Amino acid sequence: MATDTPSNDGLKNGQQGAREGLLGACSKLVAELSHPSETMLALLWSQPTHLSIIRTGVEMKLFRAMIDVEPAGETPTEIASKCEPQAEPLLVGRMLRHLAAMGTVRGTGPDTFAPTPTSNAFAEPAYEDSVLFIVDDFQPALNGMPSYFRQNGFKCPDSGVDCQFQHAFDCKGLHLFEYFQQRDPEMGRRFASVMEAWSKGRPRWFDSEYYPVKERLISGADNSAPFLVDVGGGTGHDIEGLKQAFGADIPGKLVLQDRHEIVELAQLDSSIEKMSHDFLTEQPVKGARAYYLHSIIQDWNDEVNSQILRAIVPAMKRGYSKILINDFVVPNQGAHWAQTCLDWELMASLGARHRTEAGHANKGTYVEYPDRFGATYAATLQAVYAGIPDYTVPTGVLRCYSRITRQNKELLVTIGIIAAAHCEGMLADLVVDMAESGAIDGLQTVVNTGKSVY
Ligand SMILES: C[S@@+](CC[C@H](N)C(=O)[O-])C[C@H]1O[C@@H](n2cnc3c(N)ncnc32)[C@H](O)[C@@H]1O
Repeated sequence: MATDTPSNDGLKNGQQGAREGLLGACSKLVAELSHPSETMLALLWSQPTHLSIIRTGVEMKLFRAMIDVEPAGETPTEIASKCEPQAEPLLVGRMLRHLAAMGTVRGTGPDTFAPTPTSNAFAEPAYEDSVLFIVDDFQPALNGMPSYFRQNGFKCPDSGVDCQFQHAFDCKGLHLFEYFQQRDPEMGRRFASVMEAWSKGRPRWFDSEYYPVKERLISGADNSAPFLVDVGGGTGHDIEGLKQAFGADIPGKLVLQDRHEIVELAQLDSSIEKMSHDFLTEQPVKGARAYYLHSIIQDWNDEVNSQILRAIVPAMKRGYSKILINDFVVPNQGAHWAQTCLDWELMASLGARHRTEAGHANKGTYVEYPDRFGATYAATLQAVYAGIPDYTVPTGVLRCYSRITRQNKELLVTIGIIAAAHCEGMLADLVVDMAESGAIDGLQTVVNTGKSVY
């Protein structure tokens, strides 16, 4: 039976997206079945207490203490004796009972508990750091929302130096990334860990269904040129993953760039070059096959993003180098919670936002004042002014008599189609589809050389 509902078969066969589809269906089912008061209690009681226990558990190494517990489970007394510092068994028992109720550990019998893949993950440094960052360093910015908005007239911040983070930490004028360096390097280190933990369990950018690295980058690459520069690549989980996935097939040098204090923390395969670089200044690695920016454009407003991208342009080799931007584009309807909550977090920490499909269209905004073409606005230059792709499609020939040359003439008739910024591929596909489906009367796919086009 053909159906759009995610099925178990896809999950068994490892079909991409099947697991996520089933998870989404389960969440909808829970939302549908829950009484509003149950939803409220989950939101206000079970989840905050769950997080509070996880935060405390990280502090006393509870999850590390559980790693070697056999599937049959151990008592709170046994587990408490392995915590650091050792904890009261009564306390550990109360924590484990709520963790079991929330599915983070497993209750295996009366007062016995065993670990799960989730509790084992919370014993890993990247997860521990993530919990510490979110609860200790980020939660204050969320808590300060009401007073921030009261002071700022319920408008979205559009600056990374005057948003909820600065409001909560009383540091107006100091960007989050500067704050890490100048006031709290440990917070910066934890943030880099969050980025690493976030990449786990998600499709990686170099998976063939995500981005065809072989076809688009390796094929045609020059062995003597740098292959890929991970611009603002954090501590390098993306570039390290690329190296592991393609090994010796990578034809040139790999370079990880970030702020000095972040690059210093990266522990990478020795073949990957680490380089401190401020991406607001000219890109020093020239002629690379690709300049990769993951979760960078989302962090800044359009003005700074223009500066980041312009700084790469002089390094690019015409017809060879590519800029790869890996960011969410939030659908205008039915966005996933992972996108919508991150959008809120981007606002709170960086005064930034996730671009929606509509936002990417840059409707009615010109990236630059069009003085290069004179002050007069010309409709035919719309695409150039707005920095958006356009395509001119021949649709037919108009035969007429010229009273000036006194000859019969054939004039080519065309239509111009423009699309939203960054939609070059979509526009090219659209034109091909239109040609193949006969959507536009007279659209020709083959033109002649010589005096007449058809
Ligand atoms: C959201 S993180 C993304 C990290 C990594 N690309 C990833 O996806 O995990 C943004 C990164 O930009 C870096 N960054 C911020 N300002 C920078 C600057 N001026 N020059 C270079 N890197 C910068 C931060 O240190 C941080 O690692």
